Order: sequence, then C-alpha cells, then structure tokens
Amino acid sequence: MTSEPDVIFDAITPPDAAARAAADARQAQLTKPTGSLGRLETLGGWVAACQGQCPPALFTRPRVVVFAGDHGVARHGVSAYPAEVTAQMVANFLAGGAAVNALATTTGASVRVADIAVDADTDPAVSTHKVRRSSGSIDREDALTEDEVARAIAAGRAIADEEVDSGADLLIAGEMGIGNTTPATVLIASLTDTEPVAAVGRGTGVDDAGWARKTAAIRDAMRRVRPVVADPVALLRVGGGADLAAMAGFLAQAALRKTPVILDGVVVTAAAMVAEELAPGAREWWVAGHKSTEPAHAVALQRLHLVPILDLGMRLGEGSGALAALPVLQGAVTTLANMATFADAGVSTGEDADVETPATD
Ligand SMILES: Cc1cc2ncn([C@H]3O[C@H](COP(=O)(O)O)[C@@H](O)[C@H]3O)c2cc1C
Ligand SMILES: O=C(O)c1cccnc1
Repeated sequence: MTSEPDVIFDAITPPDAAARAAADARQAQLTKPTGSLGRLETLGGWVAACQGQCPPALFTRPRVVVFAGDHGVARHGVSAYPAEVTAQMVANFLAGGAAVNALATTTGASVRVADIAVDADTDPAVSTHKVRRSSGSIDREDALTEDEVARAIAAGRAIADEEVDSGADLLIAGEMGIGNTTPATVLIASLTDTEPVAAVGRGTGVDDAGWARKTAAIRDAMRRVRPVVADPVALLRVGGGADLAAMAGFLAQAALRKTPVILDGVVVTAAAMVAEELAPGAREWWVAGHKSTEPAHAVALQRLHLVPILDLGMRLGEGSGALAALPVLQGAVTTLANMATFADAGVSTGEDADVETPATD
C-alpha cells in the first residue's frame, strides 16, 4: 500500500542566518587580509549556519551511505560494464576495497552500504531496506510501482534518521549501480528541458555505439516521463529507480533533520534535484563536493545554484567526489574556529597601515 505521509515533507527550516552573520564578522577579525581565504570563508559560514553556532566545530562523525541498485536499462548496452558488477562491488565495499573506502579512511569518514535494489541477494546486514531486485528498464517501462516508489523514498528517509540518530554530523550519499547514469541523466534533462545529446555522458566509458544506444534510451525515457515531470514522486517512479528515490528521500530528510550534506556526482545530484522538488529549500543544507565530467552534472548544479568545491575530472560516483572535498570543508571549519584574531595575537589590522602624509610647505 502507498502510504502518502512517506512522500510528504514538512517545511524545511533554513540554516541559521545569525550564525552565518557571526561567522562573517569573525572572519573579518582573524589574522589574515580581508577575504583572503576565498571560498573557505563562505564554506565556513555555511557550516556555522548549519550547526547554528559560531565558531563551528570540526565534523567528527562524517558518514557515507552508498545506495546500491540495479537498472533494467543496463541490460540494453548503455554501460561499459556488465550489470553483475553492482553486486560484486557491494561485496568490495564490505571488504573495504573500493575507492570510497580508501578515501573514507584518510578523511575520518565511515561507510555504510544500503542495498535498495541490487539484482542479487546481498549480505543481509545491508539489505534491510531493500525494495526490489533491479528497477524497470525506463526506456520501455516504469522503473517502479506506486507502492515501490513510496517505500523507496521512505527507506531513504529512515536511513537518514538512523544515521542522524546515531550521531552522524555530516552526511554523504554515494551510489553504486551499473547503468545508473542513464536514469540520472533522464531526471536532470527532464527537469531542465535539456536535449538528450546535450546531457548524455560516457558514464563508465561507453564506446560510440554504446553512446548512441544510451542517447536513444534517454530520449525514449524522457518521452515516457514528460507527462509526469511536474510530479516528483511520479518522476522517480517512471524515469528514476528505487536507489534514486531512496537517495532523494535521504537528501530531503537530512535537510529536515538539519544535517549538512556534501553532494557527490551526477547520480546523487539527479536525486538532489528531485529532493529539492519534494522539499523546497533542502538545497540550503547541501554543498556540491565536486563537478564530475558528466555533462548533466553541470546542468544540475547550475539549476540548484550550487558551486562545486572541486573539479578534478573525476567520474566515479560511490561518494568519492564528496569525500575528496571533505578535507577542504574541514579546512574551512578549522580556520574559522581556530585562527587567532588580530586583537588576541597583537597583529596590526589594515586600518593601522601607515600612510605617508605628503609634506606640505
Ligand atoms: C568497477 C566499477 C566501480 C564503480 N564505482 C562506481 N561506479 C559508477 O559507475 C556506474 C555508472 O556508470 P554507467 O551508467 O556507465 O554504468 C555506477 O555504478 C557508478 O556508481 C563504478 C563502475 C564500475 C564498473
Ligand atoms: O558523476 C558521477 O558520479 C559518475 C560518473 C560516471 C559514472 N558514475 C558516476
């Protein structure tokens, strides 16, 4: 049964403007030329606003949740890798061997895997929120039923609640699912009225023939999605998938729980676009960790008014781009929180600069 409350979000409270103003005022007193820490200064203000305190505190419990799910469209030649890789990578995450695990180790984050729709049986410890095996092939059928989309959104919300209740102070959504850049591109292109050829990317590295098949699949799915584009739940149901719906629920719920998020690449940002439709204002609780090489990612970031922290030519997913940006965010916090002020350190301010008074006769 579809339970309506699962897909309805209370109004999002924006981050604390007073804490942000206090951060701006504090930046002006720290021992550095005005504005010299550039983007670190605005990021520090954002963290202060999210935490409702100035100075802000370093993040001590950053948590990545990797949402895993297969997609029927992956069986139609839109990826450079076979669909079996999704389940194999879930095992790799659990063994600690993936890029997200390596990056988590050096940034102080921990990683959770959530099987939302992997087309195989996975470790029972990670499949408690499983909605179904794979999502439908969106170029020819709906990804999900009405009941499944509601359950997937609810699963993402429940996972966010579980993580915040266990003390996570920063959340990152990552994803694993062969073929998932196809539905991600469909969501972004549909919401921004972008032509398939302008939005499609190579994902894992499809060759030219695969690129043509992927572009056609995106076109066909966009045609199926068009009648429901204004309804975010229906959009996820027809042109998304269980993992994307869960991520949308997770990202909106994080905002509802006043917990900041670093967004990752094109797939997570596609879910974020829909989450912003579900819960307007949620984007105030997110920063963009990086800009991936997927063309649709830039389109989505622009629409969300998010400026990526890094642009490293990454195109992996898993939460890797967000984790690469985490040390930058921690740097923004530590400078704002731990630098001395001019008064404390006895350093002269710009206003004390000697100006030679020209001699007059
Ligand atoms: C070994 C391997 C590890 C990955 N980790 C993330 N992805 C990324 O690639 C997939 C999306 O690209 P496409 O739409 O072209 O299939 C997703 O699983 C995404 O997380 C991976 C892909 C592979 C092959
Ligand atoms: O932008 C991403 O996150 C991405 C790009 C290619 C493949 N998987 C993910």
